[in-house]
Amino acid sequence: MQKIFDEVNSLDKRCYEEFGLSEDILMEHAALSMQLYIQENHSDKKTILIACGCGNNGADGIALARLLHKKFDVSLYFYSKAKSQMAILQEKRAKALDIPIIEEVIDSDIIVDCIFGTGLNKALDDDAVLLINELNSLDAIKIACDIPSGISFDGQVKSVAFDADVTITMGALKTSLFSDIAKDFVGEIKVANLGVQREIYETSTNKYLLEKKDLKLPNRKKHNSHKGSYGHLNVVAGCKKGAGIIAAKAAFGFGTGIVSVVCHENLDLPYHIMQTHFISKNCTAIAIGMGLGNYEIAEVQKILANDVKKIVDADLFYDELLLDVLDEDIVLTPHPKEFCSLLKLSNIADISVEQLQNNRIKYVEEFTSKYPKVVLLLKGTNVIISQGKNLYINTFGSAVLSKGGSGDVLSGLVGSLLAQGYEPLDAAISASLAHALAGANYKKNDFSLIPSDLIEEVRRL
Ligand SMILES: NC(=O)C1=CN([C@@H]2O[C@H](COP(=O)(O)OP(=O)(O)OC[C@H]3O[C@@H](n4cnc5c(N)ncnc54)[C@H](OP(=O)(O)O)[C@@H]3O)[C@@H](O)[C@H]2O)[C@@H](O)CC1
Ligand SMILES: [K+]
Repeated sequence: MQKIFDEVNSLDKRCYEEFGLSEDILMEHAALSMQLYIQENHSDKKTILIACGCGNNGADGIALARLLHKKFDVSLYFYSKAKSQMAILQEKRAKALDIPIIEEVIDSDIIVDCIFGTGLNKALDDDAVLLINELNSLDAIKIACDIPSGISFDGQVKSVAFDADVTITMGALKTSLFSDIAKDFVGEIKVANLGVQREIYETSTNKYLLEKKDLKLPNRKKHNSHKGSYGHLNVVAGCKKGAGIIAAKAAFGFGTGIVSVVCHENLDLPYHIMQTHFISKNCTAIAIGMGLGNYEIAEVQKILANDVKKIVDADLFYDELLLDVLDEDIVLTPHPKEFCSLLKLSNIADISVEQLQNNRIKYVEEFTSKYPKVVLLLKGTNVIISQGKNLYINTFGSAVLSKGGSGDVLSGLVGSLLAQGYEPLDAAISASLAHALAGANYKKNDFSLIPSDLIEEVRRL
């Protein structure tokens, strides 16, 4: 996993104060990283337009223009007059080299957005909106310097943002790049080295970006084993039985030795999935909530009182019953609307889905600081997983997964790993990665995935 930071000003300051690196040195490295990226990936292109603002993001762009000048046909466009000391200095250097400055945006092979970086501190005015829309409308390779202009420090996009193919972010990953809203603007994210290796530049953090290598698939290294060695998951099926059956199938395909669906009515299940009317004595984990509907309260209470690991999903997020188990290390997997209900039930906040989506991390942190044992997995295009103070982001998901039944597969995967003995946080992380990567591996197209396809892809990981 890679570290993510809410802000990097303090990290830049540490470079000046502890390592004797000036702002000028850091900025040269920022510009050099963008130069190398462009030369290594787009040496066949000719024209580059660099749009600059008045602060140090703009200064990065002017420095980049100097580095690329003559190798490419570079033009500088100033959205506003240089204001920061570094922008004024970089402009002087650029002018000494006669780098072309243009008054109107022109078609170019590559556009580099250096209008606003981490200093965006107010709403975009009409001119900025016009400019960003104009840049977005051009058919060019689009590179954002540090962060696409228009995305604020907390990851919100109020009106518009630069629509980047790649964002070259300076020094370290920033939280703002990983909001759900930002996902459609940031493109591929690369980190520029600012003069020292990242491991030196970075300090400690509580936020991490998950990588493929963080997926820990179940394994069967011991041959002297039997089905009981790989756990017994009970999936509680309520009135919408399909949800529980999908979860059960996913769990079985992900390695659980025995999977039983708990249901009072007789179900038509695949032969390898068992049915039980009550929680099995030897079950090692319970999945409950998906499709639960109006289950009898006393029975749900009894199920939740079982001393085994649990994953809770869907309908239970609307029920106060859940409050009784929030002092346990259970896994909760709400989608945004369900999480709003949970926030309300737990007296943390009474907010709309939109308010949540604009502040996903804030509300996750409020919830997990009130209930530090719970592992919360907040669904979204960038899934957030958190326990206590630590927070992990899974960015591998895509719109392929935006389908009924995908969430039931996820619950089954979490339940499967819990039943096989994973700790709740590890189960949530690996299940979420398996789910998203399986979705990404589905190559037919981006609209036709059904739960059984997803389970098939999980089985191929
Ligand atoms: N520090 C370092 O060592 C390094 C820094 N680096 C680079 O610096 C960038 C941060 O630079 P920055 O702090 O100067 O902020 P930046 O984003 O350029 O803009 C601030 C200016 O914009 C203005 N403004 C804000 N919002 C506005 C709006 N809506 N509409 C209009 N104007 C608006 C704001 O106005 P003011 O607050 O002055 O009124 C201010 O003048 C960072 O992203 C990275 O690229 C790298 O080189 C690595 C080394
Ligand atoms: K930018």
